[in-house]
Amino acid sequence: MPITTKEDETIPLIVSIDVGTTSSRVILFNKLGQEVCKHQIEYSTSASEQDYTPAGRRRHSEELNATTLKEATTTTNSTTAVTTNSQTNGNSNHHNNEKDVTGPIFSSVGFKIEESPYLTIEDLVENHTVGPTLRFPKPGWVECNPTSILINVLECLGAVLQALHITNESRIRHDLKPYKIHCIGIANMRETTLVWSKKTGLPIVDYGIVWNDTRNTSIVNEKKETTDPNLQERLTEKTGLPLYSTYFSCSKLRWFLDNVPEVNEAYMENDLMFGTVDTWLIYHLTKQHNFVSDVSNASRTGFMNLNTLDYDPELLQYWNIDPTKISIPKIVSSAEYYGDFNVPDFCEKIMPPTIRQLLLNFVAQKVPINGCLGDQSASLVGQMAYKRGAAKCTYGTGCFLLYNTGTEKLISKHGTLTTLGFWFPYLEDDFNINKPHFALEGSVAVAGSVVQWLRDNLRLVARAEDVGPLASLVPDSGGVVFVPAFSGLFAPYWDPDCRATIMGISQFTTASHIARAAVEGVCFQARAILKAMSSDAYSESRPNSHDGKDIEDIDLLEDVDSCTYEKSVFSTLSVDGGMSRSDEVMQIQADILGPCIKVRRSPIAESTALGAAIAANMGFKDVDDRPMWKNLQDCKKWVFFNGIDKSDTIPREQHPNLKIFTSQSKDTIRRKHWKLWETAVSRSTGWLKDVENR
Ligand SMILES: Nc1ncnc2c1ncn2[C@@H]1O[C@H](COP(=O)(O)OP(=O)(O)O)[C@@H](O)[C@H]1O
Ligand SMILES: O=P(O)(O)OC[C@H](O)CO
Repeated sequence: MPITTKEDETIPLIVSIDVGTTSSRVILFNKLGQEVCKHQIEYSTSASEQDYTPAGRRRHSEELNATTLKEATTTTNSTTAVTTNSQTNGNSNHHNNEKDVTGPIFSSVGFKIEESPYLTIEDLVENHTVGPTLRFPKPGWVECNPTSILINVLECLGAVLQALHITNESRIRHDLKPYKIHCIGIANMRETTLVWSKKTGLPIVDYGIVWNDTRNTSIVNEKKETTDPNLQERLTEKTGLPLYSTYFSCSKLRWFLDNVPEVNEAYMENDLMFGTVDTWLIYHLTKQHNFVSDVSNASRTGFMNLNTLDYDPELLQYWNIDPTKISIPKIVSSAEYYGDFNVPDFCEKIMPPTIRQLLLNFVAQKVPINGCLGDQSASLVGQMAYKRGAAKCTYGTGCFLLYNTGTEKLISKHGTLTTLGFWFPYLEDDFNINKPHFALEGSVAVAGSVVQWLRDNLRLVARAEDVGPLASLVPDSGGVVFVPAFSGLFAPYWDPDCRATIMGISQFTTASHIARAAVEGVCFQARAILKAMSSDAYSESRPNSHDGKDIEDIDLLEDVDSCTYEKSVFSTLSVDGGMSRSDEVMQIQADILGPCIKVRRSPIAESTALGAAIAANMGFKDVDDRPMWKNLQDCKKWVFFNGIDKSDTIPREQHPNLKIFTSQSKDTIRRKHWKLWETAVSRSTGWLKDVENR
C-alpha cells in the first residue's frame, strides 16, 4: 500500500527518466539536485554478446559488483548527509539519525545490485520474445527496440519505487519525514524515429531507427543533388538543420515508408503514428494516451519550422509526407502537464508481481508527467546554462556542444546547427526566460561509442573507464590519427559518405597509441566545433572584422596572445556525460583546446537527468505548486549553493566535485597535431561515394 501522509510532513522528490542511446536510467532528485536514488540499465552492443544476457542486459561480474558496492557505500554517506542538512534547516541531530536510516539503502550508484535481484527480460517474459534494446544488424545500421525501451524504463522506475518504499517505511518507524514524489520529467535521445499503430499502440516493426543510423544515406544524397540551392537555403533557414545529413528524423521516416511494406500499408490505411522517443514514452506512460512532442525534440525532426514552432507544410511536402495519412504529435512546450503516469497494459502483463504492484500503487497517486526535453537540451538546463552565452558539452554515446543564444535564432555560417534549447512558458517573464530559447549545436556522432568499440569489438580494454588510463600510458598517439566516423561525420563537416579511418600506423604503434588516437579523434571534433562556434559568436558580436582580418581566416582558439581565458567567447567549456568522467580524457581535451579554453567538469554527474527534473518542476503553472524550486534562479541557488542566498558565499570553483582542466600542451606541438587531424579528415571524407564509383 502507498504511504499516505500530509503534504508538509513529506520531503519532496522529482522522478527523472533519462533514456540515452546506450542506457536508460531513473533518478530521484531532491531539492539540492542530489541523486537520492538511481537505477540504470546499460544496453549491449552486438559485438559483446557474451557479456550480456540474450535480452541485451549487461552481465555484472563479481568484480564489477564489488566495485559498485564500494562506491555505493561511499556515495551514500556523503549524499545523505548534505540532503538532510538542508531539508531540516540544519538540524544536526536529525541529520545523524537520518544518515543511519538511509545509509544502507540509498546510493547514487548501483543500489539495485545490492538491494534487489538482477532481473532479466527472460525472467519476466513468459510467451513473449523481447529482443535486445540496441542492435547493429548491418554496417551503418543502428536499431532500438521500442518495447524494450518502455520495459527498461518501467523496470528502472519499479526498482527505484521499491527502494523508496522500504526507505519510507524505515523513516516513519524512526519518526522521520518520508519522501514524496511530486512529478516526473523525461529526457531522451533525439531524432530516433519510431512508428506505431494507432489501433493497437504497438510498434509496426520491432525496431526504431536510431539517430546515428546511416541507412538513409542514398535518400539524403539524392535529395541534395536534385534540390534547387535556393530551396535548400530556405529549408535550412526554416529548420536550422543541414537536412542532407542522415541524422534527422525526416529522412529516416522516408526510409521507413519507402522500404518497409508494413509501414507503408499502415500509412495508406491512416493507421500510422510517427514519433521520437519522447512521444513514444509520453504516449504510453500517460493514462490519456497524450500524443505530443516537446519543442526541443520536434526541432530535430526536420519537419518543424523554428519561426512558428509548428510543422511546416512545405517541409512535410518536401519529404513527400501526406499529413492526412499519418498522425504526427502535437508540438508542446518543454514544461507543462502532459498527463498522469500510467503503465501500458502490454508492459504491465510482463512485469514481475512486486514491481507491478508498486507501479500500480504509483499510478493511483496520479503523479503528473510535467516536463520533457531532448537529452542535450536537458543537460543545457541541468548545467544551469540558462542565459544567452552559456555553453555546455556532453560526452555520451555522441558528443554534443550547445551554445545558448537566448530568444534569438542564430543561423551558423560555420557548420553548426540551430536548435530549440528549451521552453518553460509558465515561468514569470523575467528577461524573457519564459520564451523559447534557442541554441547553436555542434553534434559529434561518435564519442563514448568509440570507447565501446575499443572495448567490445577490439577488446583493447575490459571496461570503458580503462580507456583513459590506457590512452595516457603514452605521451601522444605516435603519429596515429583516428577519425571515428562510424556514422559519417557530423558537425562541422557534415559528410554522410565519410567512414572511420585509422592513419599513420607503423610497427611502433601499440594499443595505447590506438586508444589515445581514438580519444583524440573525439576531442579534435569538439575543438572543430568550438572553432566554428567561436567564429559564429564572434562575427555576431563584432560583425566587421577581427583586427582587419577576415574571420574565416582566423582560428580564434589559437589566437593565444589576445584570446585569454577572460577575453575568449568560450573561455570555459562545461562538460558532463559518461566519457567526461575520465580525468585522462578531459586532460587530453584541454590539451587539444589549448590555453584559450579551460574545461570545467560539472559537479552534477547527471546533468541531463537533472535538467528533466527541473523541467518537470517548472511545468506547474502556479508557483506555489512547484515542489522544489520557485524558478530557475531559485533552482541554481539550491543546486549550486546549497540554498545559501548570496551566490558568492561558496565560490563555484570550490564545489567539492567540480574539476577544472587546463591545457598543458606546447603551442607548436598542439598546432602540428591539429594540422594532422585536418589532413586525416580530408582524406577520409567521401569514402562511400569513392567506393561505390569503382
Ligand atoms: N570513465 C569513462 N571513460 C571513457 N568513456 C566512458 C567512461 N564511462 C563511460 N564512458 C562512455 O560513455 C558512454 C555512456 O555515457 P552516457 O552519458 O551514459 O551515454 P548515453 O546517454 O548516450 O547512453 C558510453 O559510450 C561509454 O563508453
Ligand atoms: O545518447 P546521447 O546522450 O549521446 O544523446 C543522443 C543525442 O540526443 C542524439 O542527438
